[in-house]
Amino acid sequence: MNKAQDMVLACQDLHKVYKQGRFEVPVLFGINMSVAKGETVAIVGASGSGKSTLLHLLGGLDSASSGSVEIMGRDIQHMSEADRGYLRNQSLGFVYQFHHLLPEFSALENVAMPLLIRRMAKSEAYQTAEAVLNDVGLGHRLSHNPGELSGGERQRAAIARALVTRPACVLADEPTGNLDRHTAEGIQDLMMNLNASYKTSFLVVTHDMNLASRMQRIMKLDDGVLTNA
Ligand SMILES: Nc1ncnc2c1ncn2[C@@H]1O[C@H](COP(=O)(O)OP(=O)(O)OP(=O)(O)O)[C@@H](O)[C@H]1O
Repeated sequence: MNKAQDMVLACQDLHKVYKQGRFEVPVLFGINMSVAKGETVAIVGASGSGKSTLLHLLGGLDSASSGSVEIMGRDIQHMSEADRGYLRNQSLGFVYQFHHLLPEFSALENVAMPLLIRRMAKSEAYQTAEAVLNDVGLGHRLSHNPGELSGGERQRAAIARALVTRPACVLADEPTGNLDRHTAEGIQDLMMNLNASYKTSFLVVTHDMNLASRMQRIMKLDDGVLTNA
């Protein structure tokens, strides 16, 4: 059994109820789970079962209705928004189905951005970004804007941007959802290699069973209830 301090993410008895006017939409019903340092975990489940909601709560992007979330062993429920944002920026990286790269900036500038926002010196930020872009196989596309990259290359750049701050855990929502099978397999290989070399944990929400099966552990959400798959 892993100790609490070995966990990058954990939640206890997590509930989420969305409010829609006079109506309540209950989505998560008492979720307990954790992700250990260096671990890779997939969450699968039918559309609408609450996967993205759970990922947002675990990433501190939204608040639970009840229950607790810990990022790097720290309970985020009672933190100020600023402290929560700081902890999130220090510890987590995010990858989405659509890359969300800024179209008017090059791959290098997009990947350096999180470091520049942290006030790293420009030359160091660009050097670090270039090294990570090399690691994801995009060393030859540094000056290309997102519109000048292929779908798979854009997703590689998005992964590089998530990893450039060396987060303990990357939370990925359908990272291969928008890619053909061959390109998706390249992204799967990349995530596995980065997990091995950076020791980054990955928590991946996906419908892609090929991707899920590459993770060390698969959990299934069924109408807001999580079980081991
Ligand atoms: N802001 C919101 N207000 C009200 N209901 C919401 C809101 N966001 C999500 N929901 C509802 O919560 C449920 C779970 O949504 P969620 O996006 O977490 O599912 P999902 O498993 O990620 O689905 P998919 O695989 O289709 O992306 C859905 O029924 C959705 O309609």
